[in-house]
Amino acid sequence: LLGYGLPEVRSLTDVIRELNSIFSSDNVNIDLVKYVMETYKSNPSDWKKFAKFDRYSYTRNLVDDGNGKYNLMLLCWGEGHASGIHDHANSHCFMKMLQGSLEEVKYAWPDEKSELKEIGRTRLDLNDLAYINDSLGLHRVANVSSYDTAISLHLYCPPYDQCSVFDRKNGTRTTTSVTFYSMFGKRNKGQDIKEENL
Ligand SMILES: O=C(O)CCSS
Ligand SMILES: [Fe+2]
Repeated sequence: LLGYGLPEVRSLTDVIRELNSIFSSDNVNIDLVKYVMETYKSNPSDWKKFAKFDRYSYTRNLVDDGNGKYNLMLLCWGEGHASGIHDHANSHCFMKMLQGSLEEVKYAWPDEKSELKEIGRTRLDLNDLAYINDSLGLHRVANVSSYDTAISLHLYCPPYDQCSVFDRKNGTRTTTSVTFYSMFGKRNKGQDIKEENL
């Protein structure tokens, strides 16, 4: 432990160890979660075994299921891949850049069936950390590069397997299931893992 009881975070293993300890107590210190996600500096040898890409859509690769308290996953974005406009099912969402860049566009919740209002646009570069939850609005995340891939580390707490996606033009909301392309570095080719991404 460093002074002031702040944990050392020098590898993805350290991140997982600290998250496990933070979430083992009853009231989770979300600022400490932010500190751990912010302090980790991307090291490809930590996470390359989880980095699996798909030609047609970004992939969600589970790294740690946090004993049911959170999901930690690696998202791999091919050139031009983007999520839909989505919410976060009343959970916290931390998104940290491990490689390349992503663009996050934030939207206000639609108050009735109308065109979504853009309220922010941020470019995220290596080691940048973004945070969102439903009280802050919706967002769409995109790898806008046409020649570089991108990889981001996502923490969702509590974990969820469904969220809402929104139509930008008319604000209509649809529930969608989010699935994993791989889990713990393994992709069971035989198993039919539905590739429903946002
Ligand atoms: O597929 C998801 O979980 C959304 C990625 S942007 S937080
Ligand atoms: Fe998101």
